Parts: sequence; structure tokens; C-alpha cells
Amino acid sequence: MNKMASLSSKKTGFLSSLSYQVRHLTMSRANCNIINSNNNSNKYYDLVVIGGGSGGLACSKEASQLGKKVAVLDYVSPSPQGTSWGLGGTCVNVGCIPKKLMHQASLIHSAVQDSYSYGWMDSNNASLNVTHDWNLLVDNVRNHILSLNWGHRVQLKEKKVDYYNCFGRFVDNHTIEATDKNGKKMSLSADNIVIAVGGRPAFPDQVPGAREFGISSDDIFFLKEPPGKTLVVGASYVALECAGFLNGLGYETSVMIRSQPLKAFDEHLSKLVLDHMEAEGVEFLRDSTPLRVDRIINESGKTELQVSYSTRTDNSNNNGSQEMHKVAVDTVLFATGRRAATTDLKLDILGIQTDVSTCQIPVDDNDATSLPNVFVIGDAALGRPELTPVAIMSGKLLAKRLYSNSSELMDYKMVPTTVFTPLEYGAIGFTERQAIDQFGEENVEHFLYRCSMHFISHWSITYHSVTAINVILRLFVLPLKGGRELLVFI
Ligand SMILES: Cc1cc2nc3c(=O)[nH]c(=O)nc-3n(C[C@H](O)[C@H](O)[C@H](O)COP(=O)(O)OP(=O)(O)OC[C@H]3O[C@@H](n4cnc5c(N)ncnc54)[C@H](O)[C@@H]3O)c2cc1C
Ligand SMILES: NC(=O)c1ccc[n+]([C@@H]2O[C@H](COP(=O)([O-])OP(=O)(O)OC[C@H]3O[C@@H](n4cnc5c(N)ncnc54)[C@H](O)[C@@H]3O)[C@@H](O)[C@H]2O)c1
Repeated sequence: MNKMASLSSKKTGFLSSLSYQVRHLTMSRANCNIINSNNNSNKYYDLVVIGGGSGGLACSKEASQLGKKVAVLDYVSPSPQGTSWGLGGTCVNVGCIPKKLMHQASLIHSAVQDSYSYGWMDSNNASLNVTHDWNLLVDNVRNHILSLNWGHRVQLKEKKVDYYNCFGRFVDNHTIEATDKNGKKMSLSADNIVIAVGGRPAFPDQVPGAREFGISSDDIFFLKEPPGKTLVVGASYVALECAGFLNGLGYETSVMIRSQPLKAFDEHLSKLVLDHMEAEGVEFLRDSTPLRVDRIINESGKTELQVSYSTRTDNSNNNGSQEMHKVAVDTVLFATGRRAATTDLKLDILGIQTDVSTCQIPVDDNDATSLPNVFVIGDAALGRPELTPVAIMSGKLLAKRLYSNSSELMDYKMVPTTVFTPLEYGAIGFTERQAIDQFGEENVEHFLYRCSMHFISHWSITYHSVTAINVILRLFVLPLKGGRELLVFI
């Protein structure tokens, strides 16, 4: 254990007891991969859920609470860089939770930088001068995640859901083959089957070296070495959030944007988010596409990753000229979208088709596939917002529809979302453009609100926290602290 890890584990007795529990569990898992289940019981269930992430856990626990015999399978295939994790899915292990912790770490840095303006100083009356330890942050994030992994296992046990640390694939629409990490197979049969397998980062296959030398959001939160100078490829949630916290933690960060950033959001508000990041030091390589990634030794003998990329120089013409560039960095993070983990489920046996580009499965309003007893929830379902509260709520509602005479459907339309960039961007409802298109320009009023909380900070000159509202139809919040701005309008 390194010095920082030992420091962090000394901080709480809980963590050391947790690591004992995790070690103990790992040992018992080595002897018996199929846990929580009675090996002598028959392997018949009312419901089998494939995937123990946000949606699968919520659905399986709800169904069990309603008196049904339920099993959940969860298996994590390592990332191309070999990163793996425990029970709980994307959000807990490589999504919302570690992302928000790293975002918070970067906001703390920002607050420290601002603190002198608000009267904070060291004993020599100078502004606070701090350094950051990547490994300490990663250790603490990892320990928190381990506690959540453990918590999910305990909850499944308490709620009498059988948990199999196995990969599931279909044999037919009532039978799942479950394979553990040693290749041991077993068969589970069920009346109903829920696919809740989520998604994984997609590397651009046309870019040689991307998968070999690049990393994705599956790796960044567990990196053993500080990322150093980083190029983030992509311009949506994952790319901008990761670039925001990496830059905030002090790493030189650039973002390669192929077309429009935060496409699903309002253009002028997305611009504020990017302007703010740029002012904080993030470099944007616009209209640019990666071509290849090579590992090189630079003139000083240091190993670097060299990214060759093209930049469009004439936006008005799709065939416009291209300039070729190269940039050398320590880390390349590909945040170029996600694909549903459906390719190895043997869906062809069931005659279920998936979307060619996203691998997601089409479903009806009832979350059912073309087979009436096979359902899909969460990120694996086509056309749904890929968000944790959505996966959780649709899992719970599906269980209630199946097992407690409920007919309540999930409303996938009015779903709030926040992009955790340094200037956070929260939104619900229509974009201004969509509102105008649907209701007419005369029915849409757009307000922009500037918050005075940061007027004496280093952000105050140009960048404010901003709230914008398209009256009645849409509420936007780009707050540094959102609640205050909302109060102005409520
Ligand atoms: C970097 C990042 C940040 C994010 N931040 C946010 C946020 O701030 N807020 C928010 O709302 N959402 C956020 N999301 C999205 C959120 O994580 C997902 O929408 C959510 O986790 C989807 O839940 P799910 O149950 O569909 O799938 P997942 O949580 O992905 O769970 C699926 C599980 O199934 C397992 N599995 C896959 N195939 C099989 C198989 N054949 N057999 C057994 N197990 C299998 C997987 O290993 C995984 O554990 C973020 C995502 C990323 C990548
Ligand atoms: N805060 C949150 O709630 C949160 C955070 C992260 C992710 N998510 C969820 O996860 C989903 C996936 O997010 P995402 O950011 O991975 O994917 P995305 O599909 O939304 O964005 C992919 C980005 O990569 C770019 N891209 C794709 N291929 C490229 C290539 N070859 N070269 C250059 N750029 C390329 C696209 O232009 C786009 O900007 C989101 O839709 C969201 O629902 C939510």
C-alpha cells in the first residue's frame, strides 16, 4: 500500500472494516461464484434480470418486494485497458458517482483560487497555495465505490434477490445461460426476462491506435498515474465533464470537437459552458477529427501519444479543405459515444434486432421487445434518455406493471438533466428552438439571469452563473449553485 493509500485508509475505521469485508467476500467468491443462492434450489424464477446496474437492481428489488422469486446477473467485462469493477453498473463505478467526486475535487480547487478575494489567506497573508495528489483522490474515490458495491450486495441479500456474478445470454425466451468468470455454466429459467445491460464506451474503429493507446471513461477514474497533459476526443456530456474536472485538477487539457458541442442542448447556453471552460484554460480544437494515435519517444526521450488529426477550414462547404495537424499528449481520452452491451446476448435466437449504430434494442411504451415476456430498461433501450434516475424509475415501474396490477408507464419526455461541467448546465423540457418550432415564437419568452454571488471572484468579469428560462415551456439552470437561481423564479 503506498503512503497516500495508507493515509486514506487510516482515516476511517469503516474503510478498513470494509476492505476486510471485500477481501473476505472475494475469497469466498473464489470458492463459489454463485452467491446468495441456494445451490440445491431449482433454477427457476418468476423474473431474471440481466445486468446489475441502476435499472436492473431497482427492477429486481422491486419485483422481489412484490413477492416474486427473482435473480439478477451482473458481470463486468474489463475495458480494453483492463479496468474492471464491482456490482452496481456504470453510474456507481465509472459514471455519475466517481465523475461527481472528481468534479467536486475540481470545484474545490476553483474555490481555493477564488478564496483570496473573499478574505482567505495563509499565515503570511498570501493567497492559499495548494497542490493536488491524484493518487489520494483516486484511492478515496475507489474506497467509496467499494462501499457502494458492498452496499448493493447487502441490499440484494436483504431483499432476497439471488445475485449471480455471471455473464448472461439467451438460450430461448425463457432460458438464460449464466457463465461465471471461470467459465462454469448454469441454466436459469424464468417467466419474464429483463435486459438491463447498459452500455460501454465506443472507440472509433476507423482510428488506428485509438483502442490500443487511448482510454475511456471506464479507465479515467481508476488511473494509477496522474493523466498529465490530456486530449479528450468528443463534445458531449462525458467529454466535457471529464475535460472540466481534469483541467480543474490542474492537468493541461484540450478537447477535440468534430461538430456541435452538447448537440441536444441550447446552442447559446452550451456556448456559455464552453466559454467558461475556455476561460478556465481548456483548449478547444474545433471542427477536428482524430485520424490515428501513435506512441512516440519525443526529443527529450519521453514517451508520448501523438494524435494526428484533420481540421475543416471551410465550414460553408462540406467538401471544404482540410488541414492536417499533430498534437503530443500523455493521455488520450475517447468520449466518442457509447454502445449498448447487447452483442453477446444471442438476441438473434429470439429474432430481436438491435440498432445498427447504438446496438440498443427497440421497445414499446411498456418497455417490451417483440417478445411479450422480454423487456429492456435503461441505457440498452433505444430512444430513452440515458440517465440513472430514468433507468431506476423505469425498472421500478416495470416491476409494478408486471407484479402489482399497475398500468403506470414511464414518462420519458419531461426528464431533467444536468451536465456537470465547471459551469453546471441543468435543463428540463424543450430547447428554445424546439419550443419555438412547436409553439410559435410569440409564445416563447426567454429570460437569462445573472447571479451576483461570484461578482468579486476571478470569474466575475465576464462569466456569471446563469439561469435562463423559456417561460412555462422550459427551465434552464447554469448555476454554480443552482438552488439560489431557481428561487428567483419560483
Ligand atoms: C462518465 C459517465 C457519467 C455519467 N454521469 C451521469 C450523471 O451524472 N447522471 C445520470 O443520471 N447519469 C449519468 N450517466 C449515465 C448513467 O450512468 C447510465 O444512464 C446508467 O448507469 C444506466 O443504467 P443501466 O442499468 O441501464 O446500465 P448500467 O448501469 O450500465 O448497468 C448494466 C450492468 O449490466 C452488466 N452487464 C452487461 N452485459 C451483461 C451480461 N450479458 N450479463 C450480465 N451482466 C451484464 C454491466 O457490466 C453493468 O454492470 C453517466 C454515464 C457515464 C459513462
Ligand atoms: N451528467 C449526466 O447526466 C451524464 C454524464 C455522462 C453521460 N451521460 C449519459 O450518457 C450518454 C452518452 O454520453 P457520451 O458523451 O458518451 O456520448 P454522446 O453519444 O452523447 O457523444 C459522443 C460525442 O463524441 C463525438 N464523436 C463520436 N465519434 C467521433 C469521432 N470519431 N471523432 C470525433 N468525435 C466523435 C460526437 O460528435 C459527440 O460529441 C449521454 O447521452 C447521457 O445520457 C449523462
